[in-house]
Amino acid sequence: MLGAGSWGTTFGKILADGGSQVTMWARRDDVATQIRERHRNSEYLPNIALPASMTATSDLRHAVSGADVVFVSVPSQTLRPLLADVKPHLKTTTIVVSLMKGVEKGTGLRMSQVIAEALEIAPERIAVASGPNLAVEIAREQPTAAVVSSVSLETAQKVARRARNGYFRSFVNTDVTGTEFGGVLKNLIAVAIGIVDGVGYGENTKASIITRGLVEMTDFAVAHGAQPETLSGLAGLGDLIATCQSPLSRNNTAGRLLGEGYSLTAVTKQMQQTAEGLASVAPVLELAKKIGVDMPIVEQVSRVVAGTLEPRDIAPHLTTDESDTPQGERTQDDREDDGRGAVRGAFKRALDQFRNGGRRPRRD
Ligand SMILES: NC(=O)c1ccc[n+]([C@@H]2O[C@H](COP(=O)([O-])OP(=O)(O)OC[C@H]3O[C@@H](n4cnc5c(N)ncnc54)[C@H](O)[C@@H]3O)[C@@H](O)[C@H]2O)c1
Ligand SMILES: O=P(O)(O)OC[C@H](O)CO
Repeated sequence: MLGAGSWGTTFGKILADGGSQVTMWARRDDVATQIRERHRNSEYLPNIALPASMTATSDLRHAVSGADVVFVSVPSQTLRPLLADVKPHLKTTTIVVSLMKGVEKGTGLRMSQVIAEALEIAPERIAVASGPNLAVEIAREQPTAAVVSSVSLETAQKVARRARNGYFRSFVNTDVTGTEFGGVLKNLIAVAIGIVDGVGYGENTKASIITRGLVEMTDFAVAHGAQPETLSGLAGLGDLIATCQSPLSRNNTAGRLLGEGYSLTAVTKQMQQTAEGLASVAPVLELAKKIGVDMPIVEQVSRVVAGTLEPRDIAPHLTTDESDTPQGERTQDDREDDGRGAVRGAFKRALDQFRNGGRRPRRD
């Protein structure tokens, strides 16, 4: 396991509790020593006892060489330089699994794409794991599910079998794009939710943003080739719910501080851990522009982050500016109604029935 922060350590525990022999790699020798000798990582997971079978090192070569599967959980923007050091020590059969939820600044690449490019390995040797996975809850062994995805179903299954134990269940799919973008995009919506929370807006605002956020996530991911079902599964809606409603979420917390009026510099200084959403805003908007997808929520988050929009003015779900909409095209607001006509008809009939004292209304 490369990365001994909160998620890397927690996922290492999941694997060890599932019966795998896990070696953690930590950048800092004191963290590796504490995990190896005291079975603790008190900085990232206070009061959590780690499995005795789990070992740790700060020697990258020792961690990687001989490993059947290498999991990576470092901040997304640091992945590429780390992989350059990993490459010489990797076996030709090793599977590499990304646990990260960001895109690379500058290239806009997803983490699995960075892995393929930097390590020059085939996509069949790469998997990603994602889902509603707040590390601290899982470290306390609260029952949780996730998705492991690879273009090779066999690879996904191999990894999922290892990432399974009495409190953690991994499902599989082959939609790597949808699974990864689900994790990236929910962070941005969680920042938006944090902002409105910080301002003091209530549940209606948040529910509107979460719901419209899911539309925005799905449009973006599907335009990049993802399956829409993935976005309504654990890696999309599931993670969106967990991250938007939990004070444990760093993205949500970063948003809340912005909403309370702190500047981005002050927020980043206060955060001891990784809030990927802050780094993903710009590359996601660039990708959205390239592919022609509207992202009013991410757009407004980006303006609050840049300090050009007052947090109290954030209301991305009200955006109805159609001036950029080509004639004949519909805005997202129109699209919400798609297919709902039938539901409205049924709803009206049920209401009429209720008003008629249980008798079915006549359909003239
Ligand atoms: N924490 C969670 O609940 C959670 C859950 C699911 C996914 N994730 C994702 O996992 C990834 C890692 O997040 P985290 O929560 O473990 O972050 P973290 O901030 O807790 O830990 C990051 C780790 O990476 C190390 N690191 C920092 N810079 C590095 C560099 N230049 N080279 C090598 N290592 C470096 C740090 O020392 C630390 O051990 C993120 O993409 C995050 O979105 C986190
Ligand atoms: O703490 P966050 O905001 O990085 O969220 C953690 C996980 O991604 C939740 O699934």
